[in-house]
This record gives sequence, C-alpha cells and structure tokens, in this order.
Amino acid sequence: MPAVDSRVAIIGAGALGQQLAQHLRQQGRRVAGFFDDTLPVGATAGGTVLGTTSAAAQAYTSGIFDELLLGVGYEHMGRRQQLFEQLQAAGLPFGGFVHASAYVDSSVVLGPGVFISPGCVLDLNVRLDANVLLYTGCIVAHDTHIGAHTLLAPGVRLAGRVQVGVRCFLGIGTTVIDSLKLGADVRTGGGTVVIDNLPEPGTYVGVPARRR
Ligand SMILES: CC(=O)SCCNC(=O)CCNC(=O)[C@H](O)C(C)(C)COP(=O)(O)OP(=O)(O)OC[C@H]1O[C@@H](n2cnc3c(N)ncnc32)[C@H](O)[C@@H]1OP(=O)(O)O
Repeated sequence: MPAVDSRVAIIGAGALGQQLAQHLRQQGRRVAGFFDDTLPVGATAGGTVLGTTSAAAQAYTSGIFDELLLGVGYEHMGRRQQLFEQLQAAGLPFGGFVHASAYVDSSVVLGPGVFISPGCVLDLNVRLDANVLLYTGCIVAHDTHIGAHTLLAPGVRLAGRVQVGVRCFLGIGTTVIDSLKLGADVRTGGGTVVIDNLPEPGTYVGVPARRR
C-alpha cells in the first residue's frame, strides 16, 4: 500500500476519474491531477488535467506525482487494460486505494492499481489482480479471485470460491453463487443472479442469468 502522503495522478478525468479523486481527497490523499487523451489541459471540477496519457512518463520523471490510478470505466474495458499495461511497462508505478469504510481481511491480496470504494467487504483469502475496481458496497466472500482489469458495479455480491476472469464488468447488484467460474470479458446486467459457470464472453441478464 502506498505512503499516505504520496501524490496520486489519475488516468482519465471523466466521471470515474472524478469519483476516484473525490474519494482520495476525502480520505486525506493528495491528487496531483489527471492525464486524459480527450480533454484539454486545464482545470476541471475535481482537479487539473495535466496533459495526455503520453505526457505521464515525463511528468513522473519531473516529480509531479508519485503513483498512478486508472479512472477508465466499464464502457472502455479494452482501453483499461491497454493503458494500464502500457504505463506500467513504461515504468510508472500504480498505487492502490482502500476506503476507510471498507472491511478488508488481513489475508486479502491486492494487485497494483486496485481501488476499493466505500462500504466494500473483502473476506478471508480473497485475491484481486491488477487494476480491479470495486464500486461502493460490493461483498466478496472468502477464497474468491477476481482477474485483472475487472470492474464490479455497486452492490455486487460474490459468494465464496468464485473465480471471475479478466476484463469482466458485473452490473449493479449482480449476485454470483459459490464456487462458480466466470471467464474473460463477461458482462452482466443489473440484478443478474448467476447460478452456473459462464465460460464464454458475452452479456448475461436475468434470474437466473441467461445470455442475451
Ligand atoms: C457507479 C455506476 O453507475 S457503475 C454502472 C452501473 N450500471 C449498471 O450496472 C448497468 C448494467 N447494464 C444493464 O443492465 C443493461 O441493461 C445491459 C448492459 C444488460 C443491456 O443494455 P442494452 O444493450 O442497452 O440492452 P436493452 O436495454 O436494449 O435491453 C435488451 C433486452 O435485455 C433486457 N434487459 C436489459 N437489461 C436487463 C437486466 N439488467 N435484467 C434483465 N433483463 C435485462 C431488456 O428487457 C431487453 O429485453 P427484450 O429484448 O426482451 O425487450
């Protein structure tokens, strides 16, 4: 876990990036600004756009920030992975964030860039790979593993021994019962209840979950 006084720069100044900045600031963390490929340099409500993502390496070398977090959301899952891997390969350090209201068991293992929003619960032996983001109020039960770059929307509940693949987006309130395996690039709609393995990529909705 990063030093509490380190300066964080956020990749992406859109809705998710702004939300991350807000959580960080309210927990007393310092936000150096954003790097964004679509917005001009200058002030936003949540901080300053410092440049495009290609300017991040130079800014890091110049000492403008100490670590990165990724604020690219569920509409750009491929880009989430691409930017994370590209910036990490360039030697830029990804930090991590766990909101003070989250319960994270001492056995939990978090990869670089993981972001845990308010009210989440991560139980015994949970493992979250690089760049996983949990929105507010997610419950991840014991021995569950979440693959890199995956996003859980608010209120997702994963039972024990679940495996979630890379680049998944589980929609708001999704429930997955125990010991199931979801493959890469699975997306679920709000309120989905998963009661079988979902090995194939695609969008699943309903109770029980069916491919759309
Ligand atoms: C902090 C944050 O806000 S994070 C984001 C939180 N938001 C979410 O989690 C939203 C998740 N998204 C959804 O649930 C969406 O409805 C999606 C992605 C599943 C589908 O969206 P679209 O592709 O636009 O599908 P569309 O709305 O056209 O619906 C297509 C069909 O699926 C059905 N459907 C869509 N969503 C759901 C759902 N969650 N549960 C059950 N059925 C659904 C529709 O009723 C429709 O059925 P029909 O063909 O019989 O009429």
